[in-house]
Amino acid sequence: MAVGSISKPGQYPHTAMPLSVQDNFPSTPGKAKLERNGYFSFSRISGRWHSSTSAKFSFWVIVLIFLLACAAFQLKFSGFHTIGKVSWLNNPAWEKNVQHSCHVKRDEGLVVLVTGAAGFVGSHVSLHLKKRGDGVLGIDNFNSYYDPSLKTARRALLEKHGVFVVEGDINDAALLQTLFNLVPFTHVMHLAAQAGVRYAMENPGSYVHSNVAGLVVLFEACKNANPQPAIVWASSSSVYGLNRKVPFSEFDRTDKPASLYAATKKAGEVVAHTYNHIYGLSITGLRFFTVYGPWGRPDMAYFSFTKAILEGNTITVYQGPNGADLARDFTYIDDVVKGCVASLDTAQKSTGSGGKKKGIAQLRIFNLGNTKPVTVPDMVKILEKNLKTKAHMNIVSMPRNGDVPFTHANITRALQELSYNPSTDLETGLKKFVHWYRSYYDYSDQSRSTP
Ligand SMILES: O=C(O)[C@H]1O[C@H](OP(=O)(O)OP(=O)(O)OC[C@H]2O[C@@H](n3ccc(=O)[nH]c3=O)[C@H](O)[C@@H]2O)[C@H](O)[C@@H](O)[C@H]1O
Repeated sequence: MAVGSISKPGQYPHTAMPLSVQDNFPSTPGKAKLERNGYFSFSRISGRWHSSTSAKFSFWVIVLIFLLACAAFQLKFSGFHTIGKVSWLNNPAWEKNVQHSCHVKRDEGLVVLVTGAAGFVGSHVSLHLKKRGDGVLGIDNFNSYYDPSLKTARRALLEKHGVFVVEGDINDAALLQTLFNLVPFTHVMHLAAQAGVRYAMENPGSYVHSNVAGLVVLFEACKNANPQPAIVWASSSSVYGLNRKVPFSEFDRTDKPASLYAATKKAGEVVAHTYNHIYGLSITGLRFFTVYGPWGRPDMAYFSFTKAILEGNTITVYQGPNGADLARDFTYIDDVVKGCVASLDTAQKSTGSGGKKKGIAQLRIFNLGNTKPVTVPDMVKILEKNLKTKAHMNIVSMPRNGDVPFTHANITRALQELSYNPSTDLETGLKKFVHWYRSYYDYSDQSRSTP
């Protein structure tokens, strides 16, 4: 299935909310003068008014304008919203889709709102939950950080399996409230975020908008909901920043983020503490370590390298100080999904109701890594083997763009509490990714056609 070309990071700039609104009205209202002797002067108009046909016509024009003004007023103050092309206020068909998607088909099944459901991890988790009989509703804003056609393709897959994805933003408090009024969610799997470490230098506002402001709007909705859901959300390995102690443990300090992305994820962890402390929300944060696999993110290195190698283009490989190779604890999507689902299954209930805390609630943080870091050049070698093509490499010193030299997860805690035990090595995982890539972009082993 060919679905158009993959974007480079930043090719689809995110349109963040403007910080100020331009005033388009004349700066000196009331300056327009009534022309007494002109064609449209009052006397001319009043003269015409006496003609009965014109009078009737004018009367109905005025009535029409009045009715339109009333309708506009009503819409403005009744909170009417339009998402994409679908209006969700008082839309019975839309409400039916929402409720049908949340239908539980197993005993003790969960009812989960998945944010970022058309994203990489969100689509995999949603499918897994739906397949085992949980009620699942997705929400995604389908932004253009990377090729949105991949997101719509993921949505099509989800809808084929009975998961409805609402097109909307987590910053839309009215939409979230409508969803919580319609459905008593037991859990929220919060995966909507502005991802990418290096793009934060191009569009810092989008990180604050999604990862901080959006998180707060979501927590507010959860805190006000009755029942309050338990929340599991995606933090990041990047919070370890310039940590030199390996492997990275949840007990290590995380106060030296190297990128704005990392800083907003760390801010999210701190905000989570506050909502747990004040309102009794049960919250579990998951620090993902460079998650990869089929249906992945085109902005990530393994994905963009695959595209470049197949097209015969040069890839840029960063190197650390003194020529040291960079390394990542690449973690396969199926392992991460298991960690997410185990977090949902072991989450205790939130203790608050009506926006008031009734007791101490669970607050957890887990590393979801693979514990076997691989250098970037070794990752490229695995791709070359699977693609049967040699990569053209340009090796450059790591620019000051928020990158960290290596990541390595200690997963003892996740193993103990979630039985999280990743089982896919990079060799196996990339083989599955390349297989998916070839089939999705219509690249047979022989074919060299451009996706
Ligand atoms: O674990 C996380 O929390 C994060 O993981 C991911 O970030 P990273 O680990 O930086 O992954 P990724 O971009 O694939 O770069 C991989 C390696 O390739 C190197 N790299 C990258 C690009 C390039 O052109 N050249 C290069 O050498 C690069 O220097 C790096 O060493 C997610 O994107 C992020 O959203 C977040 O979830």
